[in-house]
Amino acid sequence: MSASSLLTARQLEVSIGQTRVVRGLDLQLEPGQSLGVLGRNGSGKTTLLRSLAGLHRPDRGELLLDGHPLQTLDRRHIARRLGMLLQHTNYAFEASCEAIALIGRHPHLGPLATESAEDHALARQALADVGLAELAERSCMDLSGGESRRLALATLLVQDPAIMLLDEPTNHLDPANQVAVLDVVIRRQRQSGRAAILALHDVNLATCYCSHVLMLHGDGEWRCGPTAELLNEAELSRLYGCRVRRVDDGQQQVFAVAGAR
Ligand SMILES: Nc1ncnc2c1ncn2[C@@H]1O[C@H](COP(=O)(O)OP(=O)(O)OP(=O)(O)O)[C@@H](O)[C@H]1O
Repeated sequence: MSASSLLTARQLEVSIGQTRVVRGLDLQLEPGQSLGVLGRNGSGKTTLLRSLAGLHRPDRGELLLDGHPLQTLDRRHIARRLGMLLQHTNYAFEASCEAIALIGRHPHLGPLATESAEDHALARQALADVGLAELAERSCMDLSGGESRRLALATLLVQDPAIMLLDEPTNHLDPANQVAVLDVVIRRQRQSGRAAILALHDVNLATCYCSHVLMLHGDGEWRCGPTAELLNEAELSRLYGCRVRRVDDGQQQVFAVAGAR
């Protein structure tokens, strides 16, 4: 294990129901890395992210956060180091968008402390970063799907963990907002000592934004490595079970679905 690793998995085995998610996963997440998790529907991307967050117990193996076994750390400490954007955003009660974003400060506040003016400023900044500055006073119940998604991301930005786990962060977003949101995530991840893991269905976004990728084959098999080495027609066609072609116009290469194998 390198001394700087933020998150380390050693010989990790994760399963859920009938699905073997990973067998013998060895992973080191280093500062500056953005790791894209790719795989078919049901291959276990969400379950793996939940395991890395300490929310789903692995069958075997070790998980270390900053070199310490994850299960020995208390949740408040974990929440200051690691935060997760869930796949679905549902708000169950009325609160302003600013109040929801402020929830991200909770792991950083003492038990009886209330949010300071500085905390409110952080929440307003995060809302601005995701393009929701105008909606700070709006109820979270009155947002569109894409706005709800961006509010959840703002809350994570306010939490400001060293490791961001993002489960399909571009769900519900139009193409311009997909790029805007990933720009915000990657800008934050590139700040010193930070890293991100993103479950994605869009291979081309992974090509643009991820330094590394982890492919889950849905039967415990996995492949992990630098994006430029691992993302190719053969690997992607096998991963998704359909023919994927690489198209290069001289400026950019994109992967396109070419139909059945
Ligand atoms: N609590 C549970 N009990 C049993 N099986 C479950 C449970 N939760 C999820 N599963 C199953 O485990 C498998 C992996 O689910 P998971 O949500 O991790 O996959 P995913 O790769 O994130 O899928 P998607 O791309 O569709 O979001 C799926 O087949 C799912 O139906």
